[in-house]
Amino acid sequence: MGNRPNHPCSALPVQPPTPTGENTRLPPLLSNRDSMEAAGAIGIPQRVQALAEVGLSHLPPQYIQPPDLRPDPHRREAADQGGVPVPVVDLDPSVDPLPRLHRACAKWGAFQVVNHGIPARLLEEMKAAGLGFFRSPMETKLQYACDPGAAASEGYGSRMLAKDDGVLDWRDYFDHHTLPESRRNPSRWPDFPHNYRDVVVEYSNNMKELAQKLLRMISESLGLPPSYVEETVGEDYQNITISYYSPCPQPDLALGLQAHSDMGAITLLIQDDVGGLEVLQDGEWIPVQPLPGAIIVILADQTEIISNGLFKSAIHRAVVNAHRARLSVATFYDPSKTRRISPAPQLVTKSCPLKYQEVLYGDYVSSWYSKGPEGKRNIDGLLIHH
Ligand SMILES: O=C(O)CCC(=O)C(=O)O
Ligand SMILES: [Fe+2]
Repeated sequence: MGNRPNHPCSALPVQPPTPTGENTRLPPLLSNRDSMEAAGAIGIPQRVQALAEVGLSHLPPQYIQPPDLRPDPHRREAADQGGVPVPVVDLDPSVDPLPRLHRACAKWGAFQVVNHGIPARLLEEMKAAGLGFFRSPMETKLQYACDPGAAASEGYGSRMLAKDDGVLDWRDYFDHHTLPESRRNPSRWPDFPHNYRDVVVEYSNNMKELAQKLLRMISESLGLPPSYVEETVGEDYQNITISYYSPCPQPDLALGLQAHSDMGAITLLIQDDVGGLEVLQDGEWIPVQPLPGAIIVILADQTEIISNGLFKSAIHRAVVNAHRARLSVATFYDPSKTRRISPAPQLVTKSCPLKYQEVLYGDYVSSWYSKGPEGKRNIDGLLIHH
């Protein structure tokens, strides 16, 4: 969202710094069901996984969504009965992907790609590395806790926004700063499973290449020079966020991740076979069915701005379930905070007048974190009313 990059994380009670310099809170508080419920009652945010593992029968109140935002309890059946699925785009050049890609970007802002050229082995290794971390003991994970006070903090957390009054997501995450290389410091990442750091580096480099290939195709399908979007966005600020959605005692009352559009340029996401990602299309939440080996592409707000609204960023959210934990890995390709983003002049015409004001990306990020996502409220704030 999002992630979005750099979530302030849970405000855990302060403990003496660990050898890694992070603040952590260790069991016994986390191991006792009564104290978990008491903590919930007084509003101290927890790592969701710790809450889930004590076997609560009811969702703590701070995770209960207002009725109009709750998932539709009949959604699985509805999906099984058909409906229009999120498009799949085959990147095999012999089938000319551009027409399908154009339709998917204009109508959905989200699609799955196959024949993308990233080895299936690497996708599996990335998910396995993430799972290895989330399956490790809580006290080990907390050694990698992100800084609760900082808005751009790398590491293990649970809360996306610093605001105390919002409903919390039923999600934990590990955020990595991966590009430019000056932000990449693998010593801040787990070193277990044994290949964790190597896999994240290889994954980061591969996702950068794929994102650039897609941005070139997106530029071309808008009739712009192939390098247009990439050059407008500038150097890739990449974050990789592994999200872990624990089984939820009352999944129909909660969201794994609230509805949002991503703030940067483009997001590449992989998920396991559990399912839970949904995209809003014509007022309906459409599940993104797990497709083995596919990579989900989500256009983000800066691409919508550059395209003058011809392509849209997708509103998406994650729902949870009572039985199976779900893991996803989102790779965000964002502009640097000093870039100014505005619609491509070639796309501003009589029939398609200038739709968005220019924005300094750093200001966009600050506003996103101070106001929260709430669907597309941030990009909507830049709309020009003719
Ligand atoms: O876990 C997912 O499927 C969605 C993650 C996401 O949208 C985000 O991190 O911005
Ligand atoms: Fe997202």
